Amino acid sequence: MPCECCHKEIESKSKSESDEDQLVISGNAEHPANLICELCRNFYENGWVTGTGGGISIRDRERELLYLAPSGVQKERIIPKNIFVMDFKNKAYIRKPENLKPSACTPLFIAAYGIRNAGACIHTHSQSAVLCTLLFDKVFEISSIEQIKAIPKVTEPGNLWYSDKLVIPIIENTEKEEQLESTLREAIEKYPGTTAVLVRRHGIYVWGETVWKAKVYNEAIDYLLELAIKMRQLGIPTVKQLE
Ligand SMILES: CSCCC(=O)C(=O)COP(=O)(O)O
Ligand SMILES: [Zn+2]
Repeated sequence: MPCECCHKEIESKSKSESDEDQLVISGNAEHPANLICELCRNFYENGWVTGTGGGISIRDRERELLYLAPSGVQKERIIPKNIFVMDFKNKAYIRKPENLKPSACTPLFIAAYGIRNAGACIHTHSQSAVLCTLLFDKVFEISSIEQIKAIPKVTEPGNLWYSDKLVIPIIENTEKEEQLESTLREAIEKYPGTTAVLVRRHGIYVWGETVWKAKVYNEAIDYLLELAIKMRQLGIPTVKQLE
């Protein structure tokens, strides 16, 4: 709409806005901005990102960009225009939607990208993840369950075998999400075979080489966390003794 007093100013603002919008507006369903919205709805339906908790970031390896969900908003209602975009090399924001803050998980996502060369990182407040951090001490462990075969070995190609033991480190929670960065980095370094880190009384971070791998790992791990709670309730050890 034309402005009577400052017509030019409004024209130039809307131009720069539309340039920035091009980074996140796409008809391609596989565009990271569209995927973040789709996956946040999926995670919400699973009860993993309710009440604004949790989030996701996706890396565009070709364009060397990071896409990040905004902070403190209902994650299932995010639209592409709400997505932040960061230059992967210098970590400067090249798209900052007005009136929104980037996810407080950003330094943790960056740790997974930097240390593990991840292509996407997911953070959920899954109740199974939280409960497992109350049932296990330093690490979550489970073995001899078929679903373990969906989890990568990480230190070598291929996935774990049915009878392999899945080990996920547990770090202590902090008052602010971003304060988790140093202990998350330590856990990733200490457990080179892990593709996830649990946060006590808080949730879980899961990453993968691509967004789809991260999604599958997150689903498989959540299945195993939920199963482990039920096994404990029934008095069944989560790690099977080898015969
Ligand atoms: C009730 S959410 C508290 C903050 C949190 O743990 C979280 O995962 C949300 O982070 P974001 O900044 O991405 O909204
Ligand atoms: Zn959180």
